[in-house]
Amino acid sequence: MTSFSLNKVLISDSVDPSAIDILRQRNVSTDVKTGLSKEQLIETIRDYEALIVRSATTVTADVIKAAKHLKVIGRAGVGVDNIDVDAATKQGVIVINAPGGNTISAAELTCTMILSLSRHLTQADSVDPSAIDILRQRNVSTDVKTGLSKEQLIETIRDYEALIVRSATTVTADVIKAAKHLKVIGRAGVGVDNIDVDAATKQGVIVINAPGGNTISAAELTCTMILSLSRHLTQACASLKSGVWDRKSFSGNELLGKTLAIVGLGRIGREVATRMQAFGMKTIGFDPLVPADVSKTFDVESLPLEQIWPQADYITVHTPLIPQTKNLLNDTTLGQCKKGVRLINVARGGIIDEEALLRALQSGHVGGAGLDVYEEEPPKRNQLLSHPKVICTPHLGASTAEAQINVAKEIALQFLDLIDGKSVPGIVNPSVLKKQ
Ligand SMILES: O=C(O)[C@H](O)COP(=O)(O)O
Repeated sequence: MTSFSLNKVLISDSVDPSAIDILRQRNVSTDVKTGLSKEQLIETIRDYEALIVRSATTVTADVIKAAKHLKVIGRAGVGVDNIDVDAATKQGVIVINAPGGNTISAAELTCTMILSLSRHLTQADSVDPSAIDILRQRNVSTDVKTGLSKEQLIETIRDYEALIVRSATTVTADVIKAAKHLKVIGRAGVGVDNIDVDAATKQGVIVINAPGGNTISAAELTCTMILSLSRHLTQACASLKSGVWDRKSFSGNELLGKTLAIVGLGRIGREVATRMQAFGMKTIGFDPLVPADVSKTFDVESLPLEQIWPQADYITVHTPLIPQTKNLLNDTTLGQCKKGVRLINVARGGIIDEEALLRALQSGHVGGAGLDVYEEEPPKRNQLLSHPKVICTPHLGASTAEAQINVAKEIALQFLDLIDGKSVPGIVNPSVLKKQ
């Protein structure tokens, strides 16, 4: 292999400073001149022996011809379609690229796109028709009435023995009191915080949920958020759609080697862990109900919360909203986190204190947040949602075709099991059955 000396290198695109450091440490004089027009590049290149570019600089035959001293063109990246390699070859100029350096970033962005494309809104608060089919096949008369006001629900519910809801219908004590014939409320989903379970229990009404049906969808949306935060996907997309070609502002970080903290290691937390491990993330976590030897089986290192905060690059929460988890991420705990930490909440609004989050985003301590759920839904804190480092979706964790079929079937089949006197896995208030 021929060896040669290089005395003057021009870098004409924004290339990481580590290239300059390496060259300067070997006393190679290196200048950075970005944003040159073709004419300026032709003028500038005359004195240089080497040129380093990314894809923004087009190295045409004219440029190469003008570069009388040029020995090598280095492409800090893979594609050399912006370099006239034939012209370089004819002039004896070597062209080299960096074939492996951005493999992980490109692969991760592809996965981010795949995940982002998979998440569109299905119909809000409507339950998949498979539930109706299952019930009607057993001659259970089933009506669908969505979008009812509280008063309309109170009026309507009087005649019914069972009610199926998602999270948009709030089943208050008034509603339950009015429902004289009500025997069972089915939540086609997991969280029952929109149902007054105490009032239901007092009135002998069974509440059941569909604990497993939307696990994968919630986990996948969490992964979508993590990936989108790492690559500024939604912001870059909005910027380009507005007509701006800005590559600099949206440079991201690889997930490989970063630490993901998962607070809540139930069904969803575990699925998130195994998926993000595939990206080479280290997974740590906390769940008072999951012992360390159990979390080890899915490669999550169990740690106390005070050790989690300073280690995590990303924190995702997968707990219910209960007194112990309300405002778990607050001014104090956020203050213990690494600068630039990114937070994801696809679980329940209120686990992250929204005001504290906004303050931490404004100060730059928190580097980004992916939010699907809010203290109040629809959310009123527009300052938080409109913060440039926040990506947000309107409670879409379970809004996939698959999850909706799963939860609808899970609820309808549990209704049939109740009719048949069988036990059901999703019963939220088992004490009601004991009374009967
Ligand atoms: O608790 C749940 O199951 C999720 O938050 C999904 O709620 P949804 O059924 O209203 O989409």
